[in-house]
This record gives sequence, C-alpha cells and structure tokens, in this order.
Amino acid sequence: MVPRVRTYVPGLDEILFGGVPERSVVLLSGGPGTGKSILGKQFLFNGLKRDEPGIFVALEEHPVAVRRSFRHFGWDVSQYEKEGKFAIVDAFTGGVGAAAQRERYVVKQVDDVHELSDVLRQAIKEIGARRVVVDSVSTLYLTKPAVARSTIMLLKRVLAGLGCTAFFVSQVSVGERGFGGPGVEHAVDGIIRLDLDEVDGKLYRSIIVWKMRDTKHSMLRHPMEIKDTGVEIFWDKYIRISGTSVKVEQLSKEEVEAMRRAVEEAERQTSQARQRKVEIEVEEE
Ligand SMILES: Nc1ncnc2c1ncn2[C@@H]1O[C@H](COP(=O)(O)OP(=O)(O)OP(=O)(O)O)[C@@H](O)[C@H]1O
Repeated sequence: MVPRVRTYVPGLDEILFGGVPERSVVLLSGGPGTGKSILGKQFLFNGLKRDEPGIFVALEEHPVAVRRSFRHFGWDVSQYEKEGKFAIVDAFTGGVGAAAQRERYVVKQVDDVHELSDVLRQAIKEIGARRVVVDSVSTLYLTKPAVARSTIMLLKRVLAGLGCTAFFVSQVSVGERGFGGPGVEHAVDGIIRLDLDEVDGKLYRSIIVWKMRDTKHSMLRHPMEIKDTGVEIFWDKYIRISGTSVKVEQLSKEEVEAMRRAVEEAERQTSQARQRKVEIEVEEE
C-alpha cells in the first residue's frame, strides 16, 4: 500500500481507501459555496492536532478572515501559529494595511507566482510543513489561462520536492462540468469534486473522487453535509441526483468492509510512522 496521508475528514479517507497518497497535489474543485475552503481548512487542522505542521496560502481572503473562518468551526490555529507549526502565506494583501504588516509570510506582488513560490518554500522549510492548502489556485490564472499549467507545475515542484501533500482549491462556475481547465486537471495527482444541486427547491451536497493517482477510490457520488464541526461525508451511502429526483442508497456490505479495512491499514501505517519519528527524535536528543 502506498504511504497515505490521512485527512481525518469524516468519510473522506474511506472513499479514498485509506487517505491521500503521500506527496500528492489534489485539486478540490467545485462551484461557489460547495465547501472547498472548509474541507481544506479541516485537512490542515486535523494535521495540526496530530503534530503535522501545515500552511494555508491565502489568495482569496485577508489572513484575519482566514483565522476567523478556522475559528468558526472551533479550529483555533493561534496556538499552533505561536508554536511555529502553522502559518498563513498572505498572497492577498500585498503587504498593504496595518494588519498585513504583522504577517510573517507576505507575497508583495500578489500576481507574481515566482515570488509566491519563494515565500511558500521558505515558510514550508521554516515550519517543517507536511500539509499545504492553496485557496484558491484559480486566482493565480483567472485572467491568464495560458499560464495555468505552468503555474500548477511550479507549485507542484516546490511542494513535492519538500515532501508536502497539498490541496489546491479550484473554482468552477455553477453548472460547469470541468474542474479548472485541461492544463490543470492533467497536471494534478488527484481531483475531488464537490457539488451543490438544486432539486425541487432544495440544495443537496455531494462529493465524488474523479481521479487519484496510485490508489483505488470510490467511483460513486457520496452525500455530504457541512455542520458546525466541518464537513462530513456519508461514505457508506451514494446519491443519485437527476433533474427531478434524489435517491440515497446504501453501499453493499462488501464495499463498506473493503473501505473500512483500507482505513484501518492506513491508520496502522500512520501510527507506525509516527512511532518511528518519535524514536528518531529521542535518539537525536
Ligand atoms: N456552520 C455551518 N453549518 C452548515 N453550513 C455551513 C456552516 N458554515 C458554512 N456553511 C456552508 O458552507 C458554505 C461555504 O463553504 P466554503 O467557504 O468552503 O465554500 P467554497 O466552496 O470555498 O466557495 P467559494 O468558491 O465561493 O469560496 C456556505 O455557503 C454555507 O452553505
């Protein structure tokens, strides 16, 4: 089994048969309000709780708003920031404003992807980041689609070279079938698509893993909810949405059992790796 990074987002590791393959760059793609940012933040915070440092690259929101939205779900990153285990790369303010001047990692030219990758590299090295979320990569090439692929490849090289596993938030329009453009879709290792569908005056959330290199994954669309505690995926159910009807069905016992076993195996590997890390740290002291 390839080494996995467990997301610990309820249900996500199950549909990925254990978690995201280590060092993958995964596109979190979807329309407005589908839960991409929340899922990304949850992935980071779940890592922080387990001693895996993380970085949030803020391209869409002021760092102050980013911290507030973490807190909205009870994910207080301030202590981790003080301990040097979490950092925000501010690629939003350009360093303008009093609050921005207090930020440690600031990209001065927000449309300069080379400066962004330099600041990101420095932040990853300094805090020893294992997980990175870029929210959103679409901002980097919205007005210049010709550079989308090279932008993704540049970030991918930085992240994979430093051993990080990353979620790239990718914005698509309501009703758009793609995930962020051909250059982007083929360059990334995985694509997870989040959806909101209106049927009969009600919105339904769902999630589907479209691709994930180096692992098998669920090929079904699963129902999803956002709660005060974050995203929850109903991994043992799938959802069939047509223009006028919504049906939620139970997966077979065999499918459920296979996913459960894969997650148990991934957890075993993860705790062994943690144990080895502790032993190495003790030896070094
Ligand atoms: N406490 C909560 N309980 C339930 N749903 C919530 C809660 N907080 C936020 N939401 C839902 O999450 C949505 C926002 O999710 P998120 O910010 O992750 O969207 P997004 O996919 O990143 O969208 P965009 O591309 O527009 O930024 C809100 O529109 C709302 O429906």
